[in-house]
Amino acid sequence: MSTSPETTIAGALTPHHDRCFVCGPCSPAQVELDLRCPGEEGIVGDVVLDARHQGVPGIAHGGAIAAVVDEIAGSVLTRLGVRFVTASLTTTYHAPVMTGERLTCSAWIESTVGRKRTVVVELAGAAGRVVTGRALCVDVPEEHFTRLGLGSEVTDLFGR
Ligand SMILES: CCCCCCCCCCCCCC(=O)SCCNC(=O)CCNC(=O)[C@H](O)C(C)(C)COP(=O)(O)OP(=O)(O)OC[C@H]1O[C@@H](n2cnc3c(N)ncnc32)[C@H](O)[C@@H]1OP(=O)(O)O
Repeated sequence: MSTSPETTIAGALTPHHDRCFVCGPCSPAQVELDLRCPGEEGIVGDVVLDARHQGVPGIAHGGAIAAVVDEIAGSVLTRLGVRFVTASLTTTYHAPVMTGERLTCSAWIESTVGRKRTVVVELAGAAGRVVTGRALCVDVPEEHFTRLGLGSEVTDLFGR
């Protein structure tokens, strides 16, 4: 399999599986996400939230934005083959995100301490930064999922 960034993104980052409610094509709320890997670490891309994701009419729901932040942060780690879960997520809303507005995103690992990685996600519109998110992600063993009765449908997602 080719390891070029475009192939990596198309094959693994968006979507990571068909039924993911944020990125999956089977999701009625699928968010338009186009993520690219510019280098060894971190990702950049475009995001559009639409009328399915609004809270106040015309403005994207903060919870939907937080889900997108979680998705992008997770994509940074799954791309590197890190098996993790999100332990904590903070989202700072600097300005409203309008539905239909095309945002650019960039995300990178800010710090790694033991099993904990903090991933920063920035979203910007034409007028500048609109959201900064921080996901605290904790590395977990395969048993984290297998003890829940989950198998390769989950464990195979990491490192693809
Ligand atoms: C699921 C992913 C799918 C991926 C597919 C592709 C995805 C792409 C995108 C989708 C993305 C979707 C992603 C999703 O939606 S993941 C789904 C949502 N998240 C979860 O289900 C996680 C639920 N929580 C847990 O399972 C446990 O609590 C974990 C595993 C997190 C820790 O329990 P564990 O017993 O294993 O470890 P520990 O308690 O010794 O903690 C270890 C260290 O971490 C620190 N700590 C812990 N919690 C917090 C906290 N809240 N704030 C600050 N710190 C915290 C803690 O102090 C300690 O630090 P230190 O003492 O070592 O310094």
